[in-house]
Order: sequence, then C-alpha cells, then structure tokens
Amino acid sequence: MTSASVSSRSARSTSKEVLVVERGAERRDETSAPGRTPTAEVRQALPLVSVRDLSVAYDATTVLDGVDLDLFPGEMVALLGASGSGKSTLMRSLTGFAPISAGSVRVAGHDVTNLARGELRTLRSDVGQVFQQFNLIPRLSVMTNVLTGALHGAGAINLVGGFSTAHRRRALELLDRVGIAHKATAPARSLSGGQQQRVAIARALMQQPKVILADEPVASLDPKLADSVLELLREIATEDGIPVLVSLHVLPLALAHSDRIIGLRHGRMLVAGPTSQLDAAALAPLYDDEEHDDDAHH
Ligand SMILES: Nc1ncnc2c1ncn2[C@@H]1O[C@H](COP(=O)(O)OP(=O)(O)OP(=O)(O)O)[C@@H](O)[C@H]1O
Repeated sequence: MTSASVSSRSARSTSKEVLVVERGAERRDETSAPGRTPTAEVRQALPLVSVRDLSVAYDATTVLDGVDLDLFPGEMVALLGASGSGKSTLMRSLTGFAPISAGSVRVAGHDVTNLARGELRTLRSDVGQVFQQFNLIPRLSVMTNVLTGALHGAGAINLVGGFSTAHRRRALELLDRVGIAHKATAPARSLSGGQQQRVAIARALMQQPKVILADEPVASLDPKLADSVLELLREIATEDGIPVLVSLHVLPLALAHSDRIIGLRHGRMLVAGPTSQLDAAALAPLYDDEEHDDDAHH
C-alpha cells in the first residue's frame, strides 16, 4: 500500500462493509457514501451522474445492492469487479436499461427512475457509449459510422445524404482528433480493432455527450492498443470535461488510467477511492471468489 490508510467500516448499514481509502486532508464525514468522493480538483463541481442507494433486481435476484456513485466533470473513473459483480448492470442503470428496484439515479439532469414522456431519448443522447465489440456497422464507411452518432438527438435521418455539411465537418474533425482521419472513406470492417474503437469513440463524441460510459472498451485489444485507447478516453475526460466511467478487467490498466476506482463485489460497492491511493493489494478482495482469473491480477 501507499501511505494512505485503508479502513473497513460500514457505509450506512452494518451489512455494507466497504473499504474506503482516506487521506487526512480528504477525510469525509461518516454520513457520506464511498462512491461519492471525487478527486480534489473536481470536488467543487456538481456531479453529472449521481446514484444513491441503487438496487437492481432481475426477478427475485438482486444484482446491485445499495450502490452510490457520483461522476464529476473531467474525471475518469474505473469500474472494477469480478465477472458477474454488476459492472454492466450499473452502466445500464444509467441509461434506463436496468430494472431499478430502489434508489435514485440522476444523469445529466435526468431523473432516470422517473423519466418524463419522451425523455428516454434525450437521456440516451446525453450519454455516449463505447462497447467491447465496438458495435460499428462493418460495411459502412468510417465517416458514416461516426455520423450515425448525430442520429441520437436528431431523430430519423436518411443515412444516405441525410447529414448536413456541418455534421460532416464535425465528423471529420473528430476523426482527426482520434487519429484516423486518413481512414474516413474506408469501410469500418477494414480497420484494426484499435482503429475501430477510435471510430466508436468519435461516434460517441458526435452526439455531444455529457457523460461517456465505456463498458470493457479494451478487452478485445492487445495491451499497447489498450493503453492508447484509455489514454484517448482520459484525454477526452480532461479536455472536454466529460466524465468517463470505464469498466475494466485488468488492474494495472485501471491503476494507470483512472482518477478514481470503484469496485463492486456481488453487486455491492466494496472499494472506492482515488487511484493514487490504491494498489493491487487493496483491490485484491474484489476478486477473492475467482478461482483463476489471471487477467485480473497481471
Ligand atoms: N437480463 C438479465 N436477466 C437476469 N439476470 C441478469 C441479466 N443481466 C445480468 N444479469 C445477472 O446480473 C449479474 C451481474 O451481471 P453484469 O453483467 O452486470 O456483471 P458484470 O460485472 O458486468 O460481469 P462481466 O464482467 O462478466 O461482464 C449476473 O449474475 C448476471 O447473470
């Protein structure tokens, strides 16, 4: 461990044992919840995502239990946990795709548990998403794939010739930003995995998101490409002030590329704290139940 102290205490009920990393200067009062502690630089801003005491159940099975999470402008937060711990479910909760049984979820001004008529569309337009398998349309050009990001807020647009010059200019600027403008006319399927993920990131930016969720975005990439994609996401968080929540399986990647780490175990938040105050030993309890998951530890 670093010089930080790790304490084990109950968050709000004795059933919720939470490892909380605290520095003297950042020590929080006992009423605050662990997922809420932002890094010092961003703690003055209002959170763009605010989750309180969230529970999600599929039929009779509870898969998230009393989760708290805030995401502040400009920060990259890594979401860790063994397979089945609830990472994807937490992400899906933020865009109205999970059966929330208790708690509150606010995302970019939307009350996800109580959306007004038609608000689901604006919510999903405000949240850019990046997936493990990129989810591009393989036969369409890189440029068109990026342009589809503009469809989120705009409603039905004819894919052929339906985009404005301004949209096209912006798509090209975004491709330039992610380093693949030279591939604009190539079919998406002709790109490498790392390049396809850059296209997916440009597509997410095309919808001018207020928050970005990246669910295992580098799980299909080799380590070098994984580093570069995570560097790109962190740069977007920092430069554009868009909070990025990224779920990861590989601890060193989380330690190298995040400002904070949130760790789930069996649907409960077990670890939360600034990345600078965490190390592999502090995160190991997240994977206690895994028999052999080399990825998680190397
Ligand atoms: N649609 C669903 N219906 C029933 N159970 C579900 C559904 N989606 C997820 N679950 C269950 O919820 C739990 C959490 O799943 P989730 O996909 O959120 O975990 P995860 O941490 O993202 O796992 P992984 O790292 O393997 O992707 C699992 O036990 C899973 O089987």
